[in-house]
Order: sequence, then C-alpha cells, then structure tokens
Amino acid sequence: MSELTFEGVSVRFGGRRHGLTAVDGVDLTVPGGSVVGLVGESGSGKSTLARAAVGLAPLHAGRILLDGEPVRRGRRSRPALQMVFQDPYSSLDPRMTIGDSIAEATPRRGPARRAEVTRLLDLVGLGADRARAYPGQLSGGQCQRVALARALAGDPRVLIADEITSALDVSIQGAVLNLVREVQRELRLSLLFISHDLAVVRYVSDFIAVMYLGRIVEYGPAEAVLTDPSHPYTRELLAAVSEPVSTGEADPALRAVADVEPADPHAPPPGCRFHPRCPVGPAVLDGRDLCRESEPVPQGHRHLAACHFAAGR
Ligand SMILES: Nc1ncnc2c1ncn2[C@@H]1O[C@H](COP(=O)(O)OP(=O)(O)OP(=O)(O)O)[C@@H](O)[C@H]1O
Repeated sequence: MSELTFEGVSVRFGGRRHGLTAVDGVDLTVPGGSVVGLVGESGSGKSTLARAAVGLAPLHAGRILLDGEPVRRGRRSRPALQMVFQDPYSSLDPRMTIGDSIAEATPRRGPARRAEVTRLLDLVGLGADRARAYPGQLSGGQCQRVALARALAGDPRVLIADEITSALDVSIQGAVLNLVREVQRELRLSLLFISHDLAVVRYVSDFIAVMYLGRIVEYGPAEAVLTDPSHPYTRELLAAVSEPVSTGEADPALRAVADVEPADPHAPPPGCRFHPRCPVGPAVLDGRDLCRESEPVPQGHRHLAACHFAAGR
C-alpha cells in the first residue's frame, strides 16, 4: 500500500500580473489503502491539484511524494500513479478497439498480453467479447469501465479519479461508484476521489478533504466531517445535499450565502477567503476583525478546519 502526499503544493497559471493561483499551498495525504474524497465547487482547484500529481499541471511550489519519494514519471518506469478523467470518450482513441486500447497500456508482451486484457476486462465487469468493440459502440458507463481498466493496466499503487461519474447518466453512476470502491478494496489501492458533489464523495470516502479557492479548508475522517462539520463552507455543501430542492424552509443564513457570487480566484479576498460568503463571522479579537484580516490556519488533530470559529477543536 502506498501513501500519496502533497506538501505545500501551489500551481499558478498565467503571468505575475494577470495570473491566478489555482492551488495555493495544499498539504494533503492519501494514506495507504484508503480513499480520500476531495470535494469543492467548480473552480476550487481540485482538478488542478490532481493534474499536478500526474505531471499535467506545473508545480509552482511544494512537493508531491509517493511513499516519501518525489513522484516521477517516465516512459520506462511503470507509472505508480494513474488518473481516470471525467469524459470517458475523450480518454479513449475512437479508432482503436477496446482490447487494443487496454493492451497498449499494459507492460506485458506476447501471449500474456491477451490474457491480461481479458483479466482487466473481467476486473471492471466487462466480458472478454467487448475487446473487439470500438468506444463508439459502448455506453458512457462501459467506456468509463474501459478507462479504469487502462488505468489499472500498469499495476498502479495510487489512483486518482476526477469526476468520473459526472458525465454519466444518473442511473449508472451508482454502479460505476461501486465498481471503483470494489476495485480499490480488492487491489488495496490508495484513491484520491474528486467530485463537486458531496453526496457522491460521502459514498466512497474514508476521509474527506474540502477545498475552497485553492485551499483545503477542512479535512478529517469522513464520518466526522459529515456528522460534525467544522467549517461553514462544509456545512453549506452538506445543506445542499440534504436539500436538493429548495423548499424555502432553509436556514436564512444559508439562503443568504446562496445569493452571493462565488469569489474570483484571480483576486482572493484578504483574511479568510470564505468571509464574503460566510454566514457565521466575524470573529472579533481585541477589536480586530480576524475573518477579514487574518487567514485562518488549519486547526485540530485528526479533524482539521481552517476557520477562526473552529478554534479549540
Ligand atoms: N490551464 C489553465 N490555464 C489557466 N487557468 C486554469 C487552467 N486550468 C485551470 N485553471 C483555472 O484554475 C482554477 C481551478 O480550476 P480547476 O479545474 O482545478 O477547478 P475544479 O475545482 O477542478 O473545478 P471543475 O470541477 O470545474 O474542473 C479555475 O479558476 C480555472 O479557471
């Protein structure tokens, strides 16, 4: 079992003047053999963090470690870290059969290769006869299974799943989630599971990390984060899950939050980044408005939250 660690990771896009820091000093660990769900609204930096781990986004600062060693990617070395993306069709070559697509991703050669393709198809719940099909002949859910088989072909130790059910029909999302969880357990993979939807994240995660404007604002065991959320943003996400349809009965503070525009990542607000949307603050200490003036540092032991009101946790 392998541990994936982000240490002070920052990713910037664009120049100094007009650029933006999509990921800003993130510390996060995916303990060996466990599932960390990473949740946050669109634009919070989840995909960018994941892409940095697999070398698809440039690291501005920090380190990404696999079992304490910097993640390396080379053609020769089998990548121990693999990622599955949102759009199953775009991650497969439409001119290649499913079998060839998976075969290309395995390091096996000769007759062992064919057997490996069959094993992988079976692992993701597809029959061996699917090997001759082309992506266009499969459903979105089946294509996502193939993308998973390809990711597993190199025997990775860590898997990153980025919004892998968002593009799928609601009716098959559960089956794909179950499959990912089963495969993760069977192969004892470490999994970073990304979704904007807390309902999806809570279904698969051992730990949950909540991201807002490039920062992790809450992290802890899934049960603790879901039943006793410390950060007002996490509470906002939870309220959205339990109230999929607005009844007009919601907490007035949360209704007020919903009316506020999301913050601009080009110019994050000073102090706590969540303060313009926060229904709780301000925290005043010695006449100072802490929420506007000082950025909260994550506090807590196993369950951390970056909120001035979470002090003493
Ligand atoms: N290649 C890029 N160049 C410039 N800006 C980018 C690039 N990729 C992402 N961004 C910006 O970085 C911020 C974080 O984006 P990111 O896609 O990581 O967020 P996310 O939480 O994964 O949201 P989503 O679910 O919508 O992808 C956004 O403001 C986005 O516009």
